[in-house]
Amino acid sequence: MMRSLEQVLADGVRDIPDYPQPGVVFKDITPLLADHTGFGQVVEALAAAGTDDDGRPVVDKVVGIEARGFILAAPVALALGAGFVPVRKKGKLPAPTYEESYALEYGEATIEVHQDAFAPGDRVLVIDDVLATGGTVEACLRLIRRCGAEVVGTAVLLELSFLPGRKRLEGEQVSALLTV
Ligand SMILES: O=P(O)(O)OC[C@H]1O[C@H](OP(=O)(O)OP(=O)(O)O)[C@H](O)[C@@H]1O
Ligand SMILES: Nc1ncnc2[nH]cnc12
Repeated sequence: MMRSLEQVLADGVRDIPDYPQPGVVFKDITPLLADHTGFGQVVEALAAAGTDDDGRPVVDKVVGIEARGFILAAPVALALGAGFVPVRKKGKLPAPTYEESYALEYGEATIEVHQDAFAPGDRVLVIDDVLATGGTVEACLRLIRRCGAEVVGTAVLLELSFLPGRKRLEGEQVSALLTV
């Protein structure tokens, strides 16, 4: 029998205390990724953020944020019949890029996108695994807009509600499959 999405997420996301540093509870999605029916259900649920009320795809590109975002965003792009665009950590993309820096729950980072990753006016769905402080998604939205593309929304597997991600992204369309 098919499990509910809620059950799939409960089965597949585990807490790793004090990783990568003391005081952080790391949400590990690797059990979910190893569960092929569950992974499929999650991809389908994330892809729904890129469709209209009749279930028709409304996006041209799906952005995945390195590294865990890639794993989810690539199958979502295929499910929506959209292109995939990688947003990568600084220094990994070969052609001219735009870059944005931001603070993380456990550090600091700079992300980049190719300047020619989007056609003008492309409609874009952003996918990531976890929304924590919101710094990563916020920087990613800035990158997409600098390229002249339109953000349709952001979908994440998991939102950490004890961190200010949603507040930081006020005014943006953000959906989460699970909020803890
Ligand atoms: O909402 P925020 O506070 O910005 O945090 C969320 C981000 O943090 C994690 O990425 P991380 O940089 O640890 O990289 P990884 O995917 O390469 O493991 C996670 O995958 C999100 O992208
Ligand atoms: N607590 C956490 N678990 C997994 N990924 C994260 N990204 C930022 N905070 C995280």
